Amino acid sequence: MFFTSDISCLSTHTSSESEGMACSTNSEKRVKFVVVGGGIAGVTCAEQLASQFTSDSVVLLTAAPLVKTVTNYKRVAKILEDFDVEEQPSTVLEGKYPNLKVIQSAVKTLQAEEHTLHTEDERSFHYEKLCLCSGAKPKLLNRNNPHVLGIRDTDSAQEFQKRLSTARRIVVVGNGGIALELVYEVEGCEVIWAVKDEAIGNTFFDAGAAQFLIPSLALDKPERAMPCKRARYTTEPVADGAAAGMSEATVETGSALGPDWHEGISLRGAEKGSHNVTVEYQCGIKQICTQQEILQSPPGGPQSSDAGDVFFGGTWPVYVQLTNGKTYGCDFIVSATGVVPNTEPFLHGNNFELGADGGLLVDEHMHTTVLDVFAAGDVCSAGWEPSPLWQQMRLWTQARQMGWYAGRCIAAEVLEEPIELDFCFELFTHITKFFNYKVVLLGKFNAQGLGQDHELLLRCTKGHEYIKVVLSNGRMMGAVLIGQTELEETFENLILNQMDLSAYGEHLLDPNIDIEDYFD
Ligand SMILES: Cc1cc2nc3c(=O)[nH]c(=O)nc-3n(C[C@H](O)[C@H](O)[C@H](O)COP(=O)(O)OP(=O)(O)OC[C@H]3O[C@@H](n4cnc5c(N)ncnc54)[C@H](O)[C@@H]3O)c2cc1C
Ligand SMILES: NC(=O)C1=CN([C@@H]2O[C@H](COP(=O)(O)OP(=O)(O)OC[C@H]3O[C@@H](n4cnc5c(N)ncnc54)[C@H](OP(=O)(O)O)[C@@H]3O)[C@@H](O)[C@H]2O)C=CC1
Repeated sequence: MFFTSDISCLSTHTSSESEGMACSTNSEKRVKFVVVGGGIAGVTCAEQLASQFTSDSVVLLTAAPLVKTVTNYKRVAKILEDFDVEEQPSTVLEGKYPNLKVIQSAVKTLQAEEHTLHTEDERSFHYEKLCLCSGAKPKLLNRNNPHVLGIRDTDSAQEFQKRLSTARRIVVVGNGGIALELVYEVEGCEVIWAVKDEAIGNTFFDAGAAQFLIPSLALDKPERAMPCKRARYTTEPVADGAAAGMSEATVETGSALGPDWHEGISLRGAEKGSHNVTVEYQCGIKQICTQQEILQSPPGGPQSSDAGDVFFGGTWPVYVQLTNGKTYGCDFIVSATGVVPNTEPFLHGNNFELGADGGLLVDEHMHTTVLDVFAAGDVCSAGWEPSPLWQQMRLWTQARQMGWYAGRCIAAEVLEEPIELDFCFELFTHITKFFNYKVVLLGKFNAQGLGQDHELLLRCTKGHEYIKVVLSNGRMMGAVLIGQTELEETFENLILNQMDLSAYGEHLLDPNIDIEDYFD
């Protein structure tokens, strides 16, 4: 149970907390396990520890007022999984695990050599084992410009919604998950979508899949067949100033949004109508400027695609000069340009090694390079030799899998038991929805790292399904399944068992062959 023998509470916060506890120093609580972060990785790790060590205390420290929990978990195939994520008050979690205590306070400093953490509200914790699950934050184009927004948590989503409601035109920059979701979900507002690449959705798709999806942007968004049964994320108004998008002044403390985050909120601009998206390919942002700066541009400067607005009276709060020479005035800019691991404030004074992407480097046991400190989810960089069919991507699924596995690794270390890298890291799997299509990604779905040493098989029925299989030496290495293909389980098996499929050639995707019966 929490606050019993193994947690020595010497905090001066409440007398009830202090009762019957031995002290280590005057203001320090001794806890067996501390997990930092109330996102999906931290919560899963804390649950794993709390259920495995029922007579030891687990403290979950989080900067956000609500915690994220996995609900409706479904195993779709051996590894492929699907689940919902809900924000819940910490009491729900504490109700499930009596030895788990959630404390809402951001960690201010970590003194790893002393095994001590200090929080913003002046509490101190001495841990035996620590797991850092502090997530990531948006890598914004410009953190100081109030016209540039990022979307990460419920506060920033709410700010986006508020600004959108009066907007006539926005510019979305980036070509990954958030941009794909936004350009499809936003209605009643012109969207200029600036992508660096030749095709949309480069973090998830190749040009073929992009070609399949892009017509959806020219159609009206279908009415949702069934309204969302319940809001999964809070949309309560927040205090003024607390939701300032993701500019520098913003308190970046919330957990990341996730599947269907936009279902509970209206993403409608000031105009009538549905989609109105213009994609500007192969360009980035040259400059973000005011109207005055635009007017002062030297002759022969940036060409304007909407010169009427820019140069003849129309005014916009902000102007975006693209590297393709066009300039757009808009209400605001969404920077959907990826994330950086949230390693602050843990790095200061500690010897964490970082991965190439700036995450806390972890080995195959989710151990960082610092004694007794583990990490999981968006904050970490997988430092082990990955399976040829797996790669790290900062997604819900991996946050859950890593949090769960980190909990098991911590337990194994405490119990001095051996543990092998979990099977879920054998194969990359992701199930999601883009442009109202179910999307399943398996293995090396974009032939990542395969160089020229691969061939592709494709099957596409416009408006219905897009199937791409990546083969190398006759073995299936990856697949993209868009639409209700029902092939995920069979393909997952074929990728995992690495069966030689050379003999089947293109028949592998022959719509007249029931491939499921064939291989099951
Ligand atoms: C808009 C959006 C849509 C997304 N959609 C999908 C999707 O459809 N599918 C998918 O798979 N993935 C999606 N993702 C990605 C997914 O949400 C993340 O990969 C995942 O949530 C990461 O979980 P995490 O627990 O590692 O981090 P987070 O959820 O970011 O949680 C980090 C936690 O750490 C806490 N914290 C941070 N610093 C401190 C500190 N100093 N002290 C104490 N606590 C701290 C925060 O309060 C938070 O509770 C989406 C992300 C965004 C932003
Ligand atoms: N349904 C899902 O699975 C969803 C998942 N997510 C996850 O949430 C996280 C945040 O999403 P998101 O921000 O979209 O991140 P992503 O990593 O998915 O995409 C970032 C995109 O921005 C591009 N980019 C980076 N820097 C610049 C720049 N300076 N100018 C122009 N383009 C740039 C990247 O290009 P390049 O790759 O060439 O650097 C990439 O196309 C990600 O981990 C993502 O996977 C988010 C929404 C939905």
